[in-house]
Amino acid sequence: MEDEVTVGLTNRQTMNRALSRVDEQTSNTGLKPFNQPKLVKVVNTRIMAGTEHPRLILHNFLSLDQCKVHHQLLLESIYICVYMVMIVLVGLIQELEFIHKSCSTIGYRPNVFSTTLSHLIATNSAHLIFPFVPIRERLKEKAEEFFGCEYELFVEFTGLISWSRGASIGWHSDDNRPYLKQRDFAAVCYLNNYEEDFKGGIFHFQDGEPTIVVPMAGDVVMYTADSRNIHSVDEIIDGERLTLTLWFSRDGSHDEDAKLISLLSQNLLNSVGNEPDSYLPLPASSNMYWFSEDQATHHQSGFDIRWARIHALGYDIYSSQEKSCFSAFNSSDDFSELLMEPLRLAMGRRVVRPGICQHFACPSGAAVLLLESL
Ligand SMILES: O=C(O)CCC(=O)C(=O)O
Ligand SMILES: [Fe+2]
Repeated sequence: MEDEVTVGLTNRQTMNRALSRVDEQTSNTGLKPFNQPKLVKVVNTRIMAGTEHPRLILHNFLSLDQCKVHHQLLLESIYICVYMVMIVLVGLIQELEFIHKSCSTIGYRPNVFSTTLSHLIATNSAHLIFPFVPIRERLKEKAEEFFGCEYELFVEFTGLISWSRGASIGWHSDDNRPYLKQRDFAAVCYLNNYEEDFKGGIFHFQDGEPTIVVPMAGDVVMYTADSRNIHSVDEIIDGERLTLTLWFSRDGSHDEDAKLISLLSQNLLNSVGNEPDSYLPLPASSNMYWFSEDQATHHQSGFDIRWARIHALGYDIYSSQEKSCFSAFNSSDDFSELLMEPLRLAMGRRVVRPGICQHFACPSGAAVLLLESL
């Protein structure tokens, strides 16, 4: 069993090996992973790398229609099974949309929902990572080329993010939290269309050209995550705005692949013997955050998605001074200081047993704790 998935290794071959193990496993259960779609040639590239505001807009980077590729597949294939016919009819963007609709969870801001790759693994849907693999690679290569990186970049985070009515984000840079400093570059791929699928949601750069990006399916905006590219997103007035968002880092210790491989191996090890535990969700990615409007504008401390889940499930967290973390979050109290104290978990007036609360003080234990206490 040991050589099948190597825990903690960071290279891409290991990732591919781990994914093929998952592929084999899912085939054994009769489930098939999605195919790996190809990406179309990039047209209309507007390059601004040498400017004060290094950013790049790519039109039609993601193909809306994968039919040509799959049509060829179909002709070459002896077996024309229902599965293949389905692939012919479904493009990459629809696949991603489908995955998000089936798997998304609470996101890093109010009215925002996300599907992270670690969440897919944690919820026993690792096979759904396949469609992301070639897109991540292409985007990473594009970022390395455009930003003139001498060394390979690492994908730090990949997520499908949907913005529903009321969601917005004020002026910010993407590295504006101490725990986000590893983010060097961002790529936002739009998966649906302004006006047609949602109203509002226009992306703005504070300075430099272009000043706005109108989200259209297949287009990508790339920019440095630092203060040279302060940006915002207008409130969504109607509908749902869907993006595939990636951040890249120069720092290999923030390689998302390594984290995913480790999660995949934990999952495979857990699934041996089929203990009931193997279906427990694992904690979500540690670099998610959620914060209120006011805090967003004042660039104050972030809010971990795992705490947001607890809040959404109707729990509250109290510090030793009987202060509720969630109300501190919305008031002028310093939320991050409260998180340094021993914490207690409550549902209404009922405090959850102290033994469990000690687990809870460690955010990475949060998801497990919830399951224990329910
Ligand atoms: O979705 C977008 O257009 C940008 C989102 C953004 O700025 C962010 O998530 O930090
Ligand atoms: Fe941003």
